[in-house]
Amino acid sequence: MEFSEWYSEILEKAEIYDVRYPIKGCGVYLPYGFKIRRYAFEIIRKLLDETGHDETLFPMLIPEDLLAKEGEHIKGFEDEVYWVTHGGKTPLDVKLALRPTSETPIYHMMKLWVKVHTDLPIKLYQIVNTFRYETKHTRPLIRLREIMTFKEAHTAHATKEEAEEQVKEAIEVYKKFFDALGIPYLISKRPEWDKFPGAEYTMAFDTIFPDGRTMQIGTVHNLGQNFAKTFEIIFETPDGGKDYAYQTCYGISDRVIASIIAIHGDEKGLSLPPIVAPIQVVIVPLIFKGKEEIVMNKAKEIYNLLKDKFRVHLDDRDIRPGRKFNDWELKGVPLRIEIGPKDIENGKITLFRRDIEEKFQIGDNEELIDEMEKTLNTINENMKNRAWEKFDAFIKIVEFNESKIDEIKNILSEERGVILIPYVESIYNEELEDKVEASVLGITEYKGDKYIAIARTY
Ligand SMILES: Nc1ncnc2c1ncn2[C@@H]1O[C@H](COS(=O)(=O)NC(=O)[C@@H](N)CS)[C@@H](O)[C@H]1O
Repeated sequence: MEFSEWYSEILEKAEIYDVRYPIKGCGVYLPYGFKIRRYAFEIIRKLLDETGHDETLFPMLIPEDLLAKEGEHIKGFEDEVYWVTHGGKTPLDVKLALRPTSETPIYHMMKLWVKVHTDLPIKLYQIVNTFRYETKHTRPLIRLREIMTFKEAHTAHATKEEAEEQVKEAIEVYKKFFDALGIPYLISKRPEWDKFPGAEYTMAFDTIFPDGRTMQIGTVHNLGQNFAKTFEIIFETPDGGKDYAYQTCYGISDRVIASIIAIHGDEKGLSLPPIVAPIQVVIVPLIFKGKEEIVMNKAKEIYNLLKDKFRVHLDDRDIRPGRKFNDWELKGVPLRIEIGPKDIENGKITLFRRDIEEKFQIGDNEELIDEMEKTLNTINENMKNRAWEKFDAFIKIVEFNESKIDEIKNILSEERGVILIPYVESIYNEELEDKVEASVLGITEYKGDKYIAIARTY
């Protein structure tokens, strides 16, 4: 099946997200999908909290004059902003924007908070909904008009060097985050012509979807003093002078959820890394005539043994085990425990690993908890390694010269994936995109060398 059809179908069949909301580019997280989102974003919260960030909340509405303050910034967003013009029947004297991102409201407040260098650094983040009137093809969780899970971090520092260090820290946080989710990535410095509006430069994380197209799943921007000068975030330096703050910001969105689904899924449906699986272990009792009692008792015993350590579900529906197996494989439950009378006699239980689709037996005794812990960690690791193998297979290094252009175009239109061209200053320009009929992701390090990365993107 073609990937985008698979993707749309799985969102519905695995009850993750409902696209039938009556506004284009807006959708509804169903409970199962919402849990995946919650476990995934708990990981990024922890990583940000551990690196000195504080979670906050800013208003969604931005007065027009505030949004328009930073010239580059508003130029980049003016075609995407939703406006609120009335309060009830009363026309508003100042139009209000629904935040497309929150540099302007946050930096307006930072001006009030920052006086001396000891007020810095400030490291804030919020996980909110933002709004962008996307004119390109909207897609559930991938290109939304209401971005429902927009984690935006914003920092202010007393020196340029500290802001540079912060960019590096943000990149490390994202690497840990995507590694925890088993999502492979290429990190590149976006070209001047494709950086975040108002930034000095943009570092981006791109993954590769099963159809070979790349997806920008996270970005880190060094804003220099551009916004600080516009918003007058000025502080007294240690020697009694004055300077503008040095800032960064970095964001991820619902695309993280889309990537978990797309990258780990297979023809049977979802396959979830245990770390974000709403149900990590499902217990399926194999009921045989006359043995119902002992099987259900054992199933309940195993459930009670595991329920405080894992997210476990006992499927006691009165339907055939095969139906249950299909249901839970579709929903990506990483581990299934089958309990039947024969196993009980031998003091065994049968486990089924969703990631490698293999069954194996272990003892149904006190080591069970350790065994489960080990198996779930093995599954997380295996899913990450397998995703990286697929990712690396999509990457091709091609020496660039005019005669190679057709070869590059063919690769990008057939297999797609990412083409890496050994970096040469003279070819690194916007015309390159027209030549190869694809996007320049930017400059990247791959296995120790410097390349220009090119790909068909979402
Ligand atoms: N329409 C959209 N739907 C879903 N995700 C999006 C959309 N637009 C951007 N994103 C995701 O949001 C991330 C951050 O957006 S951004 O424009 O690059 N950066 C910012 O807005 C900065 N303020 C950092 S928070 C992007 O890397 C991309 O992964």
